[in-house]
Amino acid sequence: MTTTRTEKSLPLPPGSFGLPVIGETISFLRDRDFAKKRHKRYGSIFKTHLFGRPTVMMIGAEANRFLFTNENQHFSVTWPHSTKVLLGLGSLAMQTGEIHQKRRKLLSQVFQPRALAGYTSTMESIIHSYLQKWQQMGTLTWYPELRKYTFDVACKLFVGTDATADSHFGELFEEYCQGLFTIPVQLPWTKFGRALRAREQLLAKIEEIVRQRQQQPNSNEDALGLLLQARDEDGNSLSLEELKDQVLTLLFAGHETLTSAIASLCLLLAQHPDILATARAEQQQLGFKESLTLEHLKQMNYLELVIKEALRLIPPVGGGFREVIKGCEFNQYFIPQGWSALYQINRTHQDINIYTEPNNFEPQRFAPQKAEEKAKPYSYIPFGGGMRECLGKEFAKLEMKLFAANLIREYEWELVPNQNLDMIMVPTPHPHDGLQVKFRQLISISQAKPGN
Ligand code: HEM
Repeated sequence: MTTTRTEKSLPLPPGSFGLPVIGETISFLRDRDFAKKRHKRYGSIFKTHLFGRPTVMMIGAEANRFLFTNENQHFSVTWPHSTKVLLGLGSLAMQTGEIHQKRRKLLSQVFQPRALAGYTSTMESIIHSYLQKWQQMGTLTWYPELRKYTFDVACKLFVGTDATADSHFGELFEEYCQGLFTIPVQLPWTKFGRALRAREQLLAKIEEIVRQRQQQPNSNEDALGLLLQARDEDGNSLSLEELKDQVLTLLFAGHETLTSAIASLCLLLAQHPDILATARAEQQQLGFKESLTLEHLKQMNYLELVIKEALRLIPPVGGGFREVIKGCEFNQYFIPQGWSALYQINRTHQDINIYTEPNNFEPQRFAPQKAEEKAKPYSYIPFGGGMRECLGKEFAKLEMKLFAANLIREYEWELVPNQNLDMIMVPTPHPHDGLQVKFRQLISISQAKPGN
């Protein structure tokens, strides 16, 4: 496929490239309404200049469809330079073409239904220990605690280690995540410089874990066990360098986005007591106790809608970058080869042509009789779409549901007054003051327990 003369004669999308070199990168990183303002001004496709490249932002279900179905024809994955360097060339999120397909197939073993079923009891016991800890704390800043919880789960299930035994590991990850979307100035005091140093230390720790595991008998109990045994279609195992990048990606992707998703869910439930009450009534009606299975979780229909709506209203990932590998036409505009393209999850989920009153938290919009997201394909994309759709989607949904079911069944929480709940959007949305709550066991439950 080549770019035709007619395509080249089409106009470029409207918009501004901003300042020389840095373009509009600073506003993109700092202004949470960056896309909204330009969407209003220029429409659903516009040009800008981000992370050193001319970029076209494409908004809406139709644009998502165009981008996801033209993967590897017009578009190929790319990330800002800071993200590329910090993820590493061996990360699935960076790989393209045949190698991407092979590695995706290999890594997807970690997220097969049978593997997921095996994760639930470990997840649940970590959930219980945190719920009890927070009850004892009484008043807490929840976001950093939720981060510790999701990181514990990721470490246990992906590499078989106990994160609580090494708090430095978690701190390094925090430093690492802070540098992912930054201007890549490598100095000891810049976010990028510090993140790069954290990456080196994280890789050294991962190598230590891998070498220890290589001395032990094979195990299928966690992702690392599967990766160490895995052979691709040509019978090759992963090189140590690639293995380290892949494990780093799983640990990062497996907790950063989930922390944001769970924190948003807890915030929205605290702000909507009627919805929390309905979700709690469902739990009471189902009457399940400990050791929830995938079958139990499937029956929690209302909770499913609540989680789906939280991921629509505050999607942890705002969008995804692609490189235009072959110029093309979209909506009567020419998109030149060499530009970046950015699809928009946030703006798609706010589209008034798809969602009625999109700013409202309204789980029933996804009930089968309404199913607003079904009006057009690619209207609901918290996990992206097409051949690069999130690999951990089912794992993420499982962890969110298991956590929420245990939380709302036995505990209650209220927001501490006078805190700043404005969202910081980078690297993933989280409340400015870290979500301060008063946390306690539900009165009916504590009264039912002997000795209370
Ligand atoms: C609520 C939680 C999560 C959300 C919202 C989320 C969202 C996304 C999105 C939007 C993409 C596509 C990016 C693109 O189009 O370039 C993606 C890719 C990916 N996600 Fe997730 N994710 C979540 C949790 C997880 C978890 C738990 C894992 C597992 C460890 C994971 C692993 C990955 C990987 C490896 C990719 C790259 C896939 C590829 O390029 O083929 N994610 N995620």
